[in-house]
Amino acid sequence: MVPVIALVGRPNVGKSTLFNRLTRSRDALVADLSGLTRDRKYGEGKVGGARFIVIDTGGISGDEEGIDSLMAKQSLMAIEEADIVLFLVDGRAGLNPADEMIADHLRRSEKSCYLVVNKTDGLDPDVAISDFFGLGLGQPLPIAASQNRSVTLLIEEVLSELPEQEADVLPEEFKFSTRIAVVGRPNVGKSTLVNRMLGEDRVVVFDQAGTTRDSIYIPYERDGEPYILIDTAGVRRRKNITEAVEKFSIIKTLQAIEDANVVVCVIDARQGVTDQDLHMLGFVLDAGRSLVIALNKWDGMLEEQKLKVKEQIQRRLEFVDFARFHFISALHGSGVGEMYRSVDEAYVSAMAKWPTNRLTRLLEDVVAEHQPPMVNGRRIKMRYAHQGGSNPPIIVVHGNQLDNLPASYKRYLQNKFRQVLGIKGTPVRFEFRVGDNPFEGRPNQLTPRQLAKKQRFKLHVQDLKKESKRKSRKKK
Ligand SMILES: Nc1nc2c(ncn2[C@@H]2O[C@H](COP(=O)(O)OP(=O)(O)OP(=O)(O)O)[C@@H](O)[C@H]2O)c(=O)[nH]1
Ligand SMILES: Nc1nc2c(ncn2[C@@H]2O[C@H](COP(=O)(O)OP(=O)(O)OP(=O)(O)O)[C@@H](O)[C@H]2O)c(=O)[nH]1
Repeated sequence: MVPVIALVGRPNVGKSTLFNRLTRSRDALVADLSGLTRDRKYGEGKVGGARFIVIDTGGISGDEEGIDSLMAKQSLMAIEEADIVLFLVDGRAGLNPADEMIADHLRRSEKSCYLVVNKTDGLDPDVAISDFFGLGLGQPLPIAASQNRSVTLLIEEVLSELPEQEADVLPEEFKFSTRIAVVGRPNVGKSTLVNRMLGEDRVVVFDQAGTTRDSIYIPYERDGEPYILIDTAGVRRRKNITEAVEKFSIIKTLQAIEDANVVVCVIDARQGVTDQDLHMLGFVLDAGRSLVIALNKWDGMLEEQKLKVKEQIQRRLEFVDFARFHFISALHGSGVGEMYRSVDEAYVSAMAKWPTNRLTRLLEDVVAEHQPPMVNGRRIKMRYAHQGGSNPPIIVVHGNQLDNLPASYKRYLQNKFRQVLGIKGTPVRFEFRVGDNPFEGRPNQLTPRQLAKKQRFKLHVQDLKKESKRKSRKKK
């Protein structure tokens, strides 16, 4: 599962600034799923090649007294669910009594927690952090979120200390399975659907495939094809369907989406499409996952109700019109077999590989059919296209003046590529790069200067850690 990083700290220390630095999407998913407070934000983070989920916990006000009221319940829950907690303090304001209360709580929790001193720009980092050793949370790490200073290094450092992921220890034959996440609001019928998907005649579930019964990964075969169901609902751990194991967890849902190839988003047709459904779909789209939408509980609905839902889909779900919609009854099993066909189709599209010459030829054809506009008397030129990734497919286009390419032309490109390459059920991303060399500007390639800087920071952190270990030994 992708790791979850929670940002905690009192107001104004720079949590939102750091959050915005770390998340790709400018509009964070503001969680009002399952009635959580609106001020807690979730986002998909990406630094270098690593992906993670960031939560800006908000909710901690320094004005209240006592740790219970100080840390709103939501923040505590976020800390519980996170793999890593970044506790932010303000290097300019210095130590504050509220910091001590938060630190006190974090010290008692078992979480892997890092003390991050923000706003150290223009300060001597060693002086800025000196105030905070007393919090007893180990080595304070200096950053300046608004300047983007040491932010990447910080994240790389904390992620590198996480233990191995469960997915990495799955047996070899399941490494290339279609990974399916079934997500949706509480009570829409996820568990019923998961049981139905696993309980089909043609399905063989492997209990002995190297995963424990507690594993959230359920490997199985259907018609000889390997699949893995990501079981966030704890279906397998329940003795029967009605026994709820865990309450709805938005973090688990987001992790499952990140972890999947294909997301089956379950919507309760009887309730219609709700705002919460839209939020969840928005996250699937941001994550670039392929998508199948299941309108569940279609059994026993009146004709006029059905019409109303279909009309609502057209109106509210246009932004995910690349996905296939299925009207199903998880309870009776109707429509589930066809849904598998869409899952397979979406997987194939999400993982497809196209050679550079095919994409470049297609680009030439598309441009010949409809030229991009002139800008400042010069025509926008597109020269090469190559594939920059899969799940979601990324098409990288190289040319001149691409910054000026109008949105309508981008849509045209996108539609044409979808149509000709037969891409179904997955979002497609286009990246535009100026310059002729198709291999220029690849991600993950650090310049020598960046490499040196990274090395220096690592050494710095190592030194600081040694120092704090030495100090704590001395204390004992
Ligand atoms: N000098 C400096 N200012 C910063 C830095 N990071 C954030 N700030 C400023 O600190 C102020 C508060 O930042 P926010 O990101 O809103 O803080 P927050 O912790 O999210 O605050 P709440 O939303 O109230 O919880 C803003 O004016 C930021 O511009 C930094 O690295 N250096
Ligand atoms: N009529 C009808 N009821 C259904 C269908 N699918 C599920 N239900 C019922 O809806 C209720 C909720 O189903 P669950 O499968 O527990 O829903 P869930 O999404 O897993 O719920 P949480 O575990 O709370 O997130 C149960 O009473 C199911 O019997 C369906 O296709 N038709």
